[in-house]
Amino acid sequence: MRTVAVLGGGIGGLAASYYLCKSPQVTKVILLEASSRFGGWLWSTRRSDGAVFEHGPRGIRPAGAVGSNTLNMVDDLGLGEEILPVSFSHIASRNRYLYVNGQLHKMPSGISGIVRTVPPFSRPLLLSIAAEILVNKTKNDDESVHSFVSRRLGKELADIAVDSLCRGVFAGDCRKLSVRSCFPVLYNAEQHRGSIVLGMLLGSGEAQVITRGPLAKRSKKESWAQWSLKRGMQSFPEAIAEYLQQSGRVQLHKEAVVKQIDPSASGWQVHLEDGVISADHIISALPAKALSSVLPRSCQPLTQQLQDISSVTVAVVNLEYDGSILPVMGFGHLVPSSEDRGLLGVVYDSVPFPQHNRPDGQTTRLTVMMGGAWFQEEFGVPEAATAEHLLSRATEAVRCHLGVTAAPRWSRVILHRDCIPQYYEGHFQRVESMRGFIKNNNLALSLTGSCYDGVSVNDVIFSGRTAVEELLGTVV
Ligand SMILES: Cc1cc2nc3c(=O)[nH]c(=O)nc-3n(C[C@H](O)[C@H](O)[C@H](O)COP(=O)(O)OP(=O)(O)OC[C@H]3O[C@@H](n4cnc5c(N)ncnc54)[C@H](O)[C@@H]3O)c2cc1C
Ligand SMILES: C=Cc1c2[nH]c(c1C)Cc1[nH]c(c(CCC(=O)O)c1C)Cc1[nH]c(c(C)c1CCC(=O)O)Cc1[nH]c(c(C)c1C=C)C2
Repeated sequence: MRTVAVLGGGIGGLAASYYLCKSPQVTKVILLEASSRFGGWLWSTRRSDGAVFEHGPRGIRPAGAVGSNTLNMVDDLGLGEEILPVSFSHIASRNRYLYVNGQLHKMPSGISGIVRTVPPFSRPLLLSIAAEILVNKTKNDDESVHSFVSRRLGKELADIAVDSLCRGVFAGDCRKLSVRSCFPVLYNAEQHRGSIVLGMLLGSGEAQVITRGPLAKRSKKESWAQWSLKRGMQSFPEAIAEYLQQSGRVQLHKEAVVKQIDPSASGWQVHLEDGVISADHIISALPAKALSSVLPRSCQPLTQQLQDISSVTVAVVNLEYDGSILPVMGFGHLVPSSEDRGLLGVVYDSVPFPQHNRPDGQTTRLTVMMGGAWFQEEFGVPEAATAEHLLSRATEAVRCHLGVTAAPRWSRVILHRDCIPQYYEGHFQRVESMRGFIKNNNLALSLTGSCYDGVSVNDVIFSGRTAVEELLGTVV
């Protein structure tokens, strides 16, 4: 393999370039990013007074093989000293809230949360859990998350808890999202053990094995629930870009919009605004719709299927208040769609990461997330949504949900257009079929990024690694 072009410089494209760069089989890597910054949704504002605000992900989970894989990379990049861990015993890990019937309710946790009736639920969770073991397994090869949980654990849990969870991870509608693709652990538990509960107790399906490096071992020993970085999440893509630059084997191009890709005798011609690049292989880490718009006509079935993967728009409003204004301490609260369709949830950023507050004086940082699958019906077309309107919806929610009447001392409103892909029912078949088309037509093309194999930062990095390993036929 001589030259590999990686399209898209979000965390997916950076991760794929990082793994390519580790292999002696690859002579040259060309990373092409349309915007003026690498990192995609990993985006932080670092204010001159030292405060840090996240516009995208704010915490990464160290759990599982994908979590260890990311920490191994963080270690290798020399970012270990920058880590801000949050342990499972921290109040931000123990307390998460739901805003239901105009009130905040702590999500049930621990034994007492399971055996007692905990509002907003009308009966002890233990009853649903015990009955779940006896529910028959479905013969369907996929179903919506709502249908799966209603069937196995009851409609109330699906309507409140799972509805909120899907808004807090996918900004999506659990009545449309696929259980098989969004929560493979739940799907596999039913398939292999006949029950979620038994799957959790006995394990289900073969787990990927990743050797834990020193940082991943530390995360286990210190029982981390999530982590961030001292100068914000954006330090992560910045460190990868720096590593790639230093390697001398990767050409990094910002403001390089891929316009068209055409097959050539030896691979591909990649057309940019101001020139053409030749590559033996392309790893696409572009959003699915962006890739569909640059593919040649000969790839029509693939183009169509890529277009069918939709994404939702989320308005992210960062707020900073004077003083310690929260009535409760925790990670944040989620709002089920039955309560308020447009308002997804509020993260209490100062609780897990007080290190990101401005160093002088007591302040509270919050992030309000709005829209998602309900963006259009609540706010109209994204072009028409004004920052003033979004800010006022966000501060109104903070007033109503948290009793904070003061105006924020600082705010920033950002509209993330099409930022989270939605894995609707049948997503797994679509992805299989797209990869089948690529294989059957001998296309020198790999698909990676958040549109296919998971939306979390860990999943996207792991997908970049898998794409490289499959291309090279070796473990990297
Ligand atoms: C608000 C929000 C909160 C989140 N919170 C979390 C969290 O707490 N934990 C977690 O694990 N995950 C979280 N995520 C998910 C995670 O951040 C994303 O799934 C992940 O960053 C996606 O990475 P990517 O590289 O696949 O895509 P992107 O970041 O979208 O990267 C794609 C890149 O391609 C570029 N591009 C597009 N078109 C072209 C073109 N024609 N030519 C060249 N380049 C092009 C874009 O500019 C972009 O940089 C969150 C996401 C959002 C939006
Ligand atoms: C309210 C909207 C959103 C909030 N975060 C996200 C959205 C759309 C995006 C997001 N959050 C998480 C992930 C990664 C999932 C993973 O597998 O690691 C993504 C893409 C993490 C997460 N956040 C919440 C939960 C339950 C999870 C799943 C993993 C975990 O248990 O830690 C809860 C939550 N998210 C938001 C709020 C306000 C909130 C409240 C409790 C914001």
